[in-house]
Amino acid sequence: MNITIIGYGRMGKEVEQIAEKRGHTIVSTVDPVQGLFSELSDEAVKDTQGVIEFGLPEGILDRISFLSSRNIPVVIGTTGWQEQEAKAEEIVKSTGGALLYGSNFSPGANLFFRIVEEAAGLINSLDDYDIMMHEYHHKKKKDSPSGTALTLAGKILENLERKKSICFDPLQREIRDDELHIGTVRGGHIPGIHRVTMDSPADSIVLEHSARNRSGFASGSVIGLEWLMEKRGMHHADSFFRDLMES
Ligand SMILES: NC(=O)C1=CN([C@@H]2O[C@H](COP(=O)(O)OP(=O)(O)OC[C@H]3O[C@@H](n4cnc5c(N)ncnc54)[C@H](OP(=O)(O)O)[C@@H]3O)[C@@H](O)[C@H]2O)C=CC1
Ligand SMILES: O=C(O)C1=N[C@H](C(=O)O)C[C@H](O)C1
Repeated sequence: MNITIIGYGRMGKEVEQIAEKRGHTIVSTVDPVQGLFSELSDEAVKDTQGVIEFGLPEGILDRISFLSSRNIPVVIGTTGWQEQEAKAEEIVKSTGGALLYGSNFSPGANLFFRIVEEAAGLINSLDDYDIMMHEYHHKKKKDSPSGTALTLAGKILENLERKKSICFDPLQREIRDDELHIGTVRGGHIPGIHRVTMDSPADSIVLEHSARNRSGFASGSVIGLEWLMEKRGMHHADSFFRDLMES
C-alpha cells in the first residue's frame, strides 16, 4: 500500500521502518520541519492509499476533514485531543471516510487494557483495595497525563463502581474515596510505562506495561491501517485489537 506519514518525528520514523518491512511504500511525509511536505495538501497525498499520523493535536479536525472528504483512510496515534473525538466522529460520518484512533497501538498495551478491566471489575466486591495509576515518559512528551493513562482510567471507572472521577497533579489535598489518582513523571528517554496498583492494608498488587522501544506502537498502527482499508466510519483501537485477539 502507498502510505503518507503525518508527523515525521520519533514515531513517524519508526512507522516508516515497520511499514517498509511489511512491504508498504512511504510515498510522502508531512511535517512542518522534517517532512517532504510542510503541510497536508492534494499534492502531498496524490499517490496515497492510506495515512498514519503521529503528530500534534493542533489542526487535527482539519486534517481529518481533508482526508475523510477525499476518502483516504487514516490511522491516528496522536494523543491529547480527546475532547474533540465526538466532533471527529461527526466529520467522518458526514463525509463517508474511515478513521481508526487509539491512544496506544502496541498489542501489549491493548492486552494490558483487558487485564486491567478484569482486575478493576474483580475488586468491586473487595472494598479493602484502593486503586491508583502511575505513568512515566521521556522528557520530550508534550501531553500529560498520557493518552494511554486516560484510556486506562476510563476503563477502571467503567468497571469499578466506587471510582467516579480522575484526579491528577497538582494535588494539594487528600484523595477522596471515589477519585482515581494518576501520577505522571517525565524524564530521560522512557518510551512509556503505565502502572496500576491495587493496595490494601494487607498487601499490594502491581500491574505494569512497560514499552522497551517504539516498535510495538508503530507495528500496531501499520496493521491497524491494513485492517481499516476494508472499513468506513470512525473506529476505536479497542475494536481493531478485539478482532486481532479473537481471530
Ligand atoms: N498511539 C500510540 O500508540 C502512540 C502515540 N504517540 C503520540 O504520538 C504523538 C507524536 O509522538 P512523537 O513521535 O514521540 O513526537 P515528536 O515530537 O517526535 O513528533 C511529532 C512530529 O509531528 C510534527 N508536527 C507538529 N504539528 C504537525 C502538523 N500539523 N502536521 C504534521 N506534523 C506535525 C512535529 O513537528 P515539530 O517538532 O516541528 O512541531 C514533530 O516532528 C504524540 O501525541 C504522542 O503522544 C506516541 C507514541 C505511541
Ligand atoms: O508520547 C509518547 O511517547 C507516547 N504517547 C502515547 C500516550 O500518550 O499514551 C503512547 C505511549 O505511551 C507513548
